[in-house]
Amino acid sequence: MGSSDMASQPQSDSVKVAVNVRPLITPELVLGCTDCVTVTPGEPQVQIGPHIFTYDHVYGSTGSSSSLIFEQCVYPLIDSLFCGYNTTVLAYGQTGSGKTYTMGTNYSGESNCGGIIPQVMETIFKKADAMKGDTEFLIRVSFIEIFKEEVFDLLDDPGSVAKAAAPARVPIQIRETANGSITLAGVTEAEVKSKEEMALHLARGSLSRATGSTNMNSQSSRSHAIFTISIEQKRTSSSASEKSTSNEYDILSSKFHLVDLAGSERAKRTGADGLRLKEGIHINRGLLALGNVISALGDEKKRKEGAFVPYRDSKLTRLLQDSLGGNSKTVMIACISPADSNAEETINTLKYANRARNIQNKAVINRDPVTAEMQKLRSQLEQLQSELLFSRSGSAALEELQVAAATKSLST
Ligand SMILES: Nc1ncnc2c1ncn2[C@@H]1O[C@H](COP(=O)(O)OP(=O)(O)OP(=O)(O)O)[C@@H](O)[C@H]1O
Repeated sequence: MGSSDMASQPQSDSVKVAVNVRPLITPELVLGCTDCVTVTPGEPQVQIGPHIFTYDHVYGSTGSSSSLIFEQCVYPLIDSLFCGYNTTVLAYGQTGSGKTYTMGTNYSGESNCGGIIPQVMETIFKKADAMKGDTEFLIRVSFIEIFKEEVFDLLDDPGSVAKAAAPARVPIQIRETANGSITLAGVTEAEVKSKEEMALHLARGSLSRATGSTNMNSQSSRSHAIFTISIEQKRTSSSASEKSTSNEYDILSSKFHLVDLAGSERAKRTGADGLRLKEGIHINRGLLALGNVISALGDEKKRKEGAFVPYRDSKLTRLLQDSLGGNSKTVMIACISPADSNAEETINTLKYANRARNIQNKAVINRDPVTAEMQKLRSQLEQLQSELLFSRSGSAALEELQVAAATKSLST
């Protein structure tokens, strides 16, 4: 999505991929499913049948505890966010594999469910508080869903009108700016001053998100959801030592996209018909487009040949253009079920996740274009001043030498 003018050199960074294996859940146990996924002890490696895959991290089962996902995968992204980089966490996997659970998208604010989003919110406000002595912050959130190939604003509240009586929602248009960044026309960007306020927007948006019951998940997300936290930071310190640093007028604008995708599904297994079936077709179409983008970006041969990346094939891939192969530091969390009945889908998820590790992003610090220009002019001015000083001291030294030589010749 949108990025400001870029003043610094891009950092080439591969997409980090973690796998989260959830435990067998009651419906699977009732059906007598067995665990078919093995995690190699002490290694970020997953084995399923004859297939072995290696990732940056593996959580759950006999891998690291899932409670470490935040600390190891997400906390470093928050550090980058405060340095001015765009960041993304993307949860991917088949329906019922634990994406919403892992992301904490359904966090209601009552208790900390340990999901990623609640911890991100808490950490951002802790960090901003610690820096408020010399930095001003403007923090905003937006929350959108892609439902049946249309983008909807989940924070565009129709008021107290009951859902059934509410007017039909109007989709948001995707726009591309002159520098190629993607924006959403008229999306609500709510300013928030506390973690609680932010959590309220998340809870309100989650309630509006399209969910439905299928045979595979009683609370299945029927849309792709993107919760975005935007941070604008401006240094306010006026102490003499700070004044001399070149960053004193910096305004950094960075975005954290937290993406909870709808899961891939098979109509036969979800038992979907009618509306649910149509939703499932749209979900799978968006995920297929995402798979093609990952494939084009993650296949080294295709990348070297400069293969076309089909971002425009779906709204999902257009909105994730920066997160995959663009201006963002990105972590993908592939969620899998260990049940033998899901083995085929699990192998598919693991294959995609493995390919995503080869994606190279180009993250840059996002500076406000005016301040970035000002900073460039200031450093040019400083360079010219030092050149001028140097040439002055050079001619003064020459004069001194001439005087010294003249004095010497006079004295001999
Ligand atoms: N790590 C976990 N520990 C215990 N239960 C879990 C875990 N992860 C997921 N679950 C349970 O599994 C079920 C499905 O999880 P969830 O709704 O997060 O899946 P999903 O991938 O978001 O599915 P969909 O794509 O259909 O929305 C839920 O009942 C959830 O509570």
